[in-house]
Amino acid sequence: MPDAPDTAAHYVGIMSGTSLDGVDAALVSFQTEFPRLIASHFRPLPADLRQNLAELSLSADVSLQKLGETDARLGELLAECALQAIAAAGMNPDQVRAIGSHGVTVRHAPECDAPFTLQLGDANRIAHITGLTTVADFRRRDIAAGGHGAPLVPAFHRAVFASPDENRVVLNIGGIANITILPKNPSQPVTGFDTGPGNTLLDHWAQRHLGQPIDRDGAWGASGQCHQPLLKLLMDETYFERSPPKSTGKELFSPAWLRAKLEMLAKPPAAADVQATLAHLTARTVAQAVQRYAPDTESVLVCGGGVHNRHLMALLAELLDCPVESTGKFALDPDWIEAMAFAWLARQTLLGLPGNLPEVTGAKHRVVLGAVYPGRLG
Ligand SMILES: Nc1ncnc2c1ncn2[C@@H]1O[C@H](COP(=O)(O)OP(=O)(O)OP(=O)(O)O)[C@@H](O)[C@H]1O
Ligand SMILES: CC(=O)N[C@H]1[C@@H]2OC[C@@H](O2)[C@@H](O)[C@@H]1O[C@H](C)C(=O)O
Repeated sequence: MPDAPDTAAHYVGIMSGTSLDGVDAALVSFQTEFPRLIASHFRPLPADLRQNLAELSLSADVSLQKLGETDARLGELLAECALQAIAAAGMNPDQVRAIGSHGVTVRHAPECDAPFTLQLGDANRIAHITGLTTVADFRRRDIAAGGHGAPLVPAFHRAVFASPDENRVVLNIGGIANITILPKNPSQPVTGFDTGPGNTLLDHWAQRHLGQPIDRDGAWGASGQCHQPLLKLLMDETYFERSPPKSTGKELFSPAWLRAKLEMLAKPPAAADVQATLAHLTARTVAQAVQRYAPDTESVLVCGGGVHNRHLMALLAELLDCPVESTGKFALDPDWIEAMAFAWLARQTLLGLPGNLPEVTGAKHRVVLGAVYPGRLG
């Protein structure tokens, strides 16, 4: 008879990122030193919820009623996704220690007068519906400690990808792209930051011109030509020149930002050429960040949905003079790394261990992240 699952070792991580494509829920085992993905569940966001989240993320004029209702509805959806991931593993909730839920970022303002970041997805509901202790609101403790509250996944990248044999960079291409720099010399700090847009502008342009949420495999972008004057205008953004620690979001790299750049051109490029140029923008800004801050990199491991964009991956391989490969190489599916990271972060919290890396976020010191919502008693 197989051993019963070790309840203390199983966590669910839930991520719903800036792309607003859907919810990723991963059931992760920490029974061995290397975390293992046991089962997963992906649920596309229902169109009306997605629309509300998009509006809340981009609009300056936000309805509190809409904010509250969206938080509640999203919390219910996140709870269902956690239960589905547990069922997909053939397990019961009482065999799971806890849930780590990131929520959806609707505002990220780590550098205003009173810095803040806001993720929706009511964790009270997740804890109530699943009966499981839920850790959420991971970013604000790091901000309270003087950091950006992002990126947080580098600590997990360090735990699973750092190697004494190779200087590695882990590149996550989500809506926004971020890198984690993992030196082979353990006395050197692990650093990392958001490089700028990942897929967000590519998705926006595909939706607008193809009526499709993504440019599948990057085929449309690959059919266009990079428009050099537009690329120059897009690269002319102070964020790319700033030194880390730094983090960004759709507040800056928005459709309005792209529109303003396009309006600076005397003649608009063909839509496919804009798509090609946006892919070059993502690839160039990533390559520039690696060359500036990790010139000794021997290998780039890619995760996040952008790994499926073949055009983007080909551009990265051209610009970086080392192998550029999916994290799948290490049996860690690139589509589930972020959700696994929030399972890992929840575990850190419940073990009373820090989750942030001050060298990454700029916090004054390491802190235990998150708020804990107790599960069912008894
Ligand atoms: N087959 C594909 N071809 C091209 N792009 C793809 C493909 N599959 C996924 N993507 C891209 O990946 C995106 C989803 O990636 P992911 O789930 O990593 O983003 P996220 O978690 O929302 O972002 P973030 O890391 O910024 O929070 C899609 O919006 C799309 O742009
Ligand atoms: C504020 C916020 O939600 N930031 C996200 C976003 O998506 C990618 C990048 O920008 C990263 O900084 C972060 O997500 C990952 C999970 C992180 O914190 O590492």
